[in-house]
Amino acid sequence: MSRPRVLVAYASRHGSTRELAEALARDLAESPAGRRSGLFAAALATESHPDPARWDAVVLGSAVYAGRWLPSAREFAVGSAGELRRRPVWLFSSGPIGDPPYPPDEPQDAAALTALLAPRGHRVLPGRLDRSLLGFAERAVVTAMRAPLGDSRDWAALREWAGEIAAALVEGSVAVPLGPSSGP
Ligand SMILES: Cc1cc2nc3c(=O)[nH]c(=O)nc-3n(C[C@H](O)[C@H](O)[C@H](O)COP(=O)(O)O)c2cc1C
Repeated sequence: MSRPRVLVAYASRHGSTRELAEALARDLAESPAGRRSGLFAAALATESHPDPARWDAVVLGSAVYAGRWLPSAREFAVGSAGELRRRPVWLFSSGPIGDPPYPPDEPQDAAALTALLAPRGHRVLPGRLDRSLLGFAERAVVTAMRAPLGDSRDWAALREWAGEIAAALVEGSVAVPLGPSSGP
């Protein structure tokens, strides 16, 4: 795929997943395959209802709260499933903190979203839990669960993943599904 246009669609409550999505968009364009091909990527909030039909590939991710993706990301996935299934899609869930990562479980939505969108991959990316950004109820939950605090985001691993996605798109190692009107 030459000059691929990649949408990084994200849902974030306290900004950490937005920063991951913005870094991913930059890393996609600046990766070796991205530079070679003139890849263009942009990070847009799912709340702004981006149109996947305008993009060659989509990376879709959400912060995870109480085991679930945020509603706007789930609504985007379901509402745009038809368009998303016609192009290469990768998913990420951002949440766990610390080493070993807490919580260790896959988000509840991962299996259903994988079945719905047939993504090329799903990554669980470490997140950030900053007490000063949380509301009263969130603080109570975090305290009750004795959740670890801090910024566990792994920017080097993110860059590496971006390189893999860009290479897969540019070098065609990803099989792009054919639409109903394609074919001989
Ligand atoms: C009340 C609350 C519940 C959370 N539940 C989960 C969870 O079930 N699984 C998880 O991986 N992370 C959980 N987290 C951690 C967040 O997903 C993490 O802080 C994430 O980086 C926040 O992203 P955001 O800043 O984009 O909203 C929870 C955080 C809070 C405050």
